[in-house]
Amino acid sequence: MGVLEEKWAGWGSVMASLMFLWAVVSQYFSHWLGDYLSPCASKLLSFVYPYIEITFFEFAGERLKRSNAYAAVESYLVASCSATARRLKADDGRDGAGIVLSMNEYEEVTDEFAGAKVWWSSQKLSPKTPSFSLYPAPPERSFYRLTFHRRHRNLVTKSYVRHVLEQGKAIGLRNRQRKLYTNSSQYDEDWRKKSWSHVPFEHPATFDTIAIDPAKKREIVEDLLAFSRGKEFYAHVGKPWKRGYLLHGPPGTGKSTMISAMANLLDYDVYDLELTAVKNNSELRKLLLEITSKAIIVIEDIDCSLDLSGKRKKGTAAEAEKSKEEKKMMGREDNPDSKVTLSGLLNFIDGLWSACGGEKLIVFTTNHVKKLDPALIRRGRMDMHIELSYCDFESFKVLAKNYLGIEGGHPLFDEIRRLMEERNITPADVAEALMPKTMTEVSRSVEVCLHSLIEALRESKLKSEKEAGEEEVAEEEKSSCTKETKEADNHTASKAETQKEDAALDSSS
Ligand SMILES: Nc1ncnc2c1ncn2[C@@H]1O[C@H](COP(=O)(O)OP(=O)(O)OP(=O)(O)O)[C@@H](O)[C@H]1O
Ligand SMILES: [Mg+2]
Repeated sequence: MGVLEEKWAGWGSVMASLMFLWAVVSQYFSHWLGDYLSPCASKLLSFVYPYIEITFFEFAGERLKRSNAYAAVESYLVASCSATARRLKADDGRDGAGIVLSMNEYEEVTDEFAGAKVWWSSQKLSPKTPSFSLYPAPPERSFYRLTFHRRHRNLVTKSYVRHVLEQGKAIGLRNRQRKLYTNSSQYDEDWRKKSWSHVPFEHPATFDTIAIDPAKKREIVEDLLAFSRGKEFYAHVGKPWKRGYLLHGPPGTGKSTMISAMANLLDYDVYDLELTAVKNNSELRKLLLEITSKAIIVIEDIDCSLDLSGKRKKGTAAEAEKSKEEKKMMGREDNPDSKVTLSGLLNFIDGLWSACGGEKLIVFTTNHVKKLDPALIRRGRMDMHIELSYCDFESFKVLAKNYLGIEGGHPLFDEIRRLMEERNITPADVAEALMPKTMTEVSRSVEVCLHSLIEALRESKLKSEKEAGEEEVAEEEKSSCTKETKEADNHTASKAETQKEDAALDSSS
């Protein structure tokens, strides 16, 4: 054996002895070590590593909501990283125009601010879990880490971080692809139930294309714009920055179209909430918390989603099956155990939690406003009640302009006006009649379309007939409701009676 090998063998045994000694010492004197050695160790560390780190977690602490600071940093880095980062993530740009590049996980970029150099890295923290567990592992925690030299401490903590948050927020708003969300029953890759799934919001309706009374349209647009500019006002009067709209009227009068026009006017996201798929009030609250600012929360056909006692409304079996299939395709099936109550919904609209997130509209639509509980739609909850009704001549002119390009008038307009005064036709039916049937002979197509509208008007019911029919339907629904309630009451009473008898039998035996 050479001298060198002998030396190495000697070192090896010395190292092994030292490690054994360290293990014994740290086991028996860990308190002493912690108290006296840690400060020395941190001094030594700061001497050899003079850098400071700030961490921005996506979900900080016990918070249920995504951190705004994390979102702002993410957007800020989108703008600053694409030139230097090597591994980038690509996402759809606003309105499908191009792509937006952002920093991938475990990537690092540098930034400079007032002569100071800083480093950003994107990382994930895996939670400690037992090697075998029946429960799904808790999700990883994403975060951004900002590192800088300690001599820039004041500059970074006082100015740079503020600059990043402000810039990031502005960039986020600029790049934001508006989204249409739906509450889903799907699971993410960590087997956590996803609250919302989304697609890009692409509905083209605007207040220019919507056909309603011009004065009413102006009033709605002014109200919406005043709301969106009203941050200080709401803070001043001590109200959460939110507003409720109830859109009611017969089918095909433009309620859903108006929601899209609202979203396009204010540049808001749309959260289409399917109440029947929500398990209970606390799930409803969780959904609310995940809604970001600048959002319209929509509950369509509110009368069909929930009745006063929170029971589901019954339709025909075929209707129920059809809607079940549709919801399944969209990944949001009805939950038969849903226990969302009216009080849960009222809390959702204007309870303490409703102020979270800020700047949001809540819109209910219904075909039967009279069926709704007055508490649900009282002013303050549903601040503005908008009735959308059958098409009148003024609204028709808007549709004629949109669909056929008729600006002034047309020889057939007088006939159409006369028929519209005595008959009810929905804007949806008018729109359908005015759809050009051939794109080649446009001038003939105008005649054809107007004649087809006249035909549709002649076939539609007279106003008086329609009103009588509606009253009849309402009466029928009311009596079937009473019957259902009575049957339910009888069923409950007989069940209670049986339980009583069973209990009496048990106690006697
Ligand atoms: N006021 C309107 N202005 C312009 N188009 C309209 C209007 N009302 C209805 N339409 C047209 O009719 C179609 C159906 O309208 P929409 O879905 O908005 O009706 P709705 O009131 O939501 O009906 P439902 O109560 O059945 O949900 C739309 O695609 C739109 O083209
Ligand atoms: Mg609708």
